[in-house]
Amino acid sequence: MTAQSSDIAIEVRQVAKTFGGVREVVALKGVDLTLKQGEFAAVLGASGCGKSTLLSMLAGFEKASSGTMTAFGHPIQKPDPERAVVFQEAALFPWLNVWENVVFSLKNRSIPKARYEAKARQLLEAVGLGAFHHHHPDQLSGGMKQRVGIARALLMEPKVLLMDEPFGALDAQTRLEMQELLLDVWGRDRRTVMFITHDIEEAIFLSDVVYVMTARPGTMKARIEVPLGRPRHVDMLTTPEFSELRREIMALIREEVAAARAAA
Ligand SMILES: Nc1ncnc2c1ncn2[C@@H]1O[C@H](COP(=O)(O)OP(=O)(O)OP(=O)(O)O)[C@@H](O)[C@H]1O
Repeated sequence: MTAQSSDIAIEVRQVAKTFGGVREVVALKGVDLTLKQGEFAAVLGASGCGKSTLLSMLAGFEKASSGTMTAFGHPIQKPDPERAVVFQEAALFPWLNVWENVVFSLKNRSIPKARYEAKARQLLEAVGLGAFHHHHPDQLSGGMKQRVGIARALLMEPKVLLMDEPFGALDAQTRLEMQELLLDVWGRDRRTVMFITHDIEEAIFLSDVVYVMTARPGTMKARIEVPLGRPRHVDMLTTPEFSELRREIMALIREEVAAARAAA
């Protein structure tokens, strides 16, 4: 089924990215990607295939060398609050407490407190940090810092959340908790999400659709719809359906890792 243009959040057409320098690097070539509004899409691919480069271009931090990228029908040319980014490290200000970190951007833009206070409280509650407003980052675990980062991004009410391996630095148990928390928070208003990860299970568990990239120069190798219902439960990780999908995606990625090794 093709999406109506009004349903489309992000559209990437034939995008290429070459980094100049002493040795030119063709990071991406002929990338096509469509994210429908409210869709949760994961992007998987071998290390160095250009996942972060793609996300960075969608955030407006980097320009494409060729091709087009649009968000809600308009060209992506620079960062915009409609597209929030969550990185592997939450990059919190160490001298500010949790509350101050979460509201920093809005306060900085002189937005009156009355406009965001209730929402900020609700988000901190939703990410399990209702009792930690006055804690400073050095008093928080890695998972708690990431929750602050997620609350901070969502407070901007972005239409699109761009997440670059947000749970990559967390231990397995915390990671699973964060995945469930993200699904819970996402399920409340279903913003469009692009989620980069190296973890096949994480990609399947969270997403409506999984994109698998080729080795560098990265392009889309496969688009796989995840046939699991929502809400998702950890029990789904052990179903035959889940295992079959994991096997299929693992085989696609292995081909690309082998191609990358051969090219090196
Ligand atoms: N600013 C830059 N200048 C030059 N080359 C770059 C730059 N940023 C990325 N690259 C190169 O582009 C390629 C893609 O990098 P990118 O970080 O997007 O890959 P990735 O798929 O996110 O990797 P990983 O999974 O290891 O994080 C790599 O070869 C990288 O070295």
